[in-house]
Amino acid sequence: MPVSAKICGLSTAETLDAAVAGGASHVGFVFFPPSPRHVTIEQAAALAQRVPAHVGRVGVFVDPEDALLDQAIRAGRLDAIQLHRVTPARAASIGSRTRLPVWGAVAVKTRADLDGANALRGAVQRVLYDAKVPEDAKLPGGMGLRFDWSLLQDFAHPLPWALSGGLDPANVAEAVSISGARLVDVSSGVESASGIKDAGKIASFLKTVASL
Ligand SMILES: O=C(O)c1ccccc1N[C@@H]1O[C@H](COP(=O)(O)O)[C@@H](O)[C@H]1O
Repeated sequence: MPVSAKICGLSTAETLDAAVAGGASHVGFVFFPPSPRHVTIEQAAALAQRVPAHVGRVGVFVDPEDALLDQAIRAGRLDAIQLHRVTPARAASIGSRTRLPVWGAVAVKTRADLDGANALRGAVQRVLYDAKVPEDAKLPGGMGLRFDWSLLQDFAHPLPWALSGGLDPANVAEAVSISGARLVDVSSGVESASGIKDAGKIASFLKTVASL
């Protein structure tokens, strides 16, 4: 089965176009002001227009309020909502209210953390395994941190899932081989500086993924 890729944290037309041209299955827009990848509602509206119908638009949120979700969904023409730092009940409520598929991030450092995926059964449509960040970190993701991919090997995944956290063009093949992921998600690993996406790195990442 082929491997698909989501390029997350896009905020310019040039790098969005690189993701689409390289064959990304999904693109991600971050609606979280502390992030260096944050997009305004206006930016999201302009970027969304460039995305062809076969590419999914995913909005990334951290414990969002309904008003932000509604604005972002409309402007960004979102196809899915990626949630960080929400309870399963809140994730389910967002999914019911917006009628969009919800991706729930699960922060992983140890095997026990995978229980977070079981807790999301019935609440979200996809689990996104990401690396656990330090308690005092400003962001719950987008930090370039990875976890032990072998933790996923014998796990009975309760839901469709994707792998993220510290992926880049040089390690994505190994990450897929070890974890068995069929959807990978990258942000800082295709940047030249924090929050600055690099079209060449995006192309390189997607070329490798297409070869798997
Ligand atoms: O990228 C961000 O700034 C961000 C902000 C808030 C929540 C999630 C965010 N990014 C997500 O984090 C993972 C991993 O990123 P990285 O590849 O390790 O840099 C990625 O899935 C993004 O969707």
